[in-house]
Amino acid sequence: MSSYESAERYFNHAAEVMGLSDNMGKLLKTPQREVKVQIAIEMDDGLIGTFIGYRIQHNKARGPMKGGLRFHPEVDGDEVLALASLMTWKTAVVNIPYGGAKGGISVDTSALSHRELESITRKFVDEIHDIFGPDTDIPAPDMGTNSQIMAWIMNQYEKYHGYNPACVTGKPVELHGADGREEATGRGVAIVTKAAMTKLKKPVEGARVAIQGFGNVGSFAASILHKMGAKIVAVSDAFGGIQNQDGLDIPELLKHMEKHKKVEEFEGSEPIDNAGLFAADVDVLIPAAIGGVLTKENADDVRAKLIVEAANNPTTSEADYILERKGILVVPDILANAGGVTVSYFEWVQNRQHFSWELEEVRKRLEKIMTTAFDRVWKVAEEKKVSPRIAAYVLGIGRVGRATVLGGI
Ligand SMILES: NC(=O)C1=CN([C@@H]2O[C@H](COP(=O)(O)OP(=O)(O)OC[C@H]3O[C@@H](n4cnc5c(N)ncnc54)[C@H](OP(=O)(O)O)[C@@H]3O)[C@@H](O)[C@H]2O)C=CC1
Ligand SMILES: O=C(O)CCC(=O)C(=O)O
Repeated sequence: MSSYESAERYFNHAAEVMGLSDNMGKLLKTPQREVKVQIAIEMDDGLIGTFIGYRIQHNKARGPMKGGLRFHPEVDGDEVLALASLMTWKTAVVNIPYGGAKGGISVDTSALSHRELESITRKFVDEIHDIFGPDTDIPAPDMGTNSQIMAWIMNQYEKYHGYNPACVTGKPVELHGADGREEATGRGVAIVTKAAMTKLKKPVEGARVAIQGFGNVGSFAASILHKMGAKIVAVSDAFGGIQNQDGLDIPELLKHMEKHKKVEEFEGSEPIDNAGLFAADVDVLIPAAIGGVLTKENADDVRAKLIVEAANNPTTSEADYILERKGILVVPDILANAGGVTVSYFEWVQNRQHFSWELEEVRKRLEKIMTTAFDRVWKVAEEKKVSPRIAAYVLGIGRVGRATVLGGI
């Protein structure tokens, strides 16, 4: 099943629950614009490297389109379309004034030098600068991209349109990035994990947690949950995984990561593969890496009582059905990982006002938005007798649909 097919199935299920007309369903599913560009650069060895870049603008009914850029070898049009559509529903679920978009480049960044990465990024901006900007479509980091890449984007954009930090978010704090954006997605994941544990009548203190992915989102989620008193018993990255049944020492693991760039061989841990991590005897499972990892083949093995989708689209719709039948609570991506885009919104607001907020202000506002969205999704789930995922879609589609009707096409 393709990434988009899975996302579309959730949409269709929610549309049925809401009694959405076919015409409105078709309008809301159809992307505004899909752009695919050639990115050719001179590689360090003097040869030409040719890559493909994408930006898909899904929906603008509620405001400028918003969504990250993914640099990963598996990026393709189908995946970017699925991720762009998720952004439309995500910004609506947390009720921030944006539509949805996503982009990326099909590239293995680990095979690039710093100069090649910068060249690819700048060339991508050369190709798409006229379709993004502070009032139209605002990119941000996602898998394989970071604040340095956002700084290059801002600088290259300036060459065409003049200085405007609000054209991209997730920038370094020294270049008008928001304090708290880097940790925001992981912090949001921790906030909703706590809220969901409360619904399960269990404290987060002492909860056993396994996390797939230890990049930006996975590492901050681990660190913040660890500070909340949870026991992180297993984590993994693309090289492999580690476990310690008594709980991994997360501050020490972060130091180990700085030095070795992978979790493997962390002192006091034993190896675990992804299959073992998904089947681990834990309270909470947090996929925080790539999409499509929970499938009909492994969903039955899951022993966690709660899954918090830090990654985008980690669960195929077939697996989702199995997890629901097993009584496992799933906090869906479009709610669980919305902390990142929420603080991106704060960054954009600060850039437009030329005024920065204190970190505590950012954290306080993020907590309010995440818990409000969680409660709202929970309420819809109870009222409509559907899973939190379908409830989140009902909420998001409802808000985008109403904006479309009010604003006109
Ligand atoms: N950054 C953000 O603000 C947001 C991100 N997300 C989503 O969160 C997820 C992670 O993004 P982010 O943390 O930014 O990305 P990063 O690139 O910072 O980290 C990705 C992590 O996933 C690991 N990984 C990749 N493939 C596998 C695999 N097969 N098995 C185990 N681990 C793997 C990587 O390992 P290695 O380092 O070894 O390659 C790395 O630890 C994505 O789905 C993204 O869309 C959602 C909302 C916002
Ligand atoms: O911060 C943003 O604007 C978007 C983050 C993103 O790509 C996501 O939420 O999946």
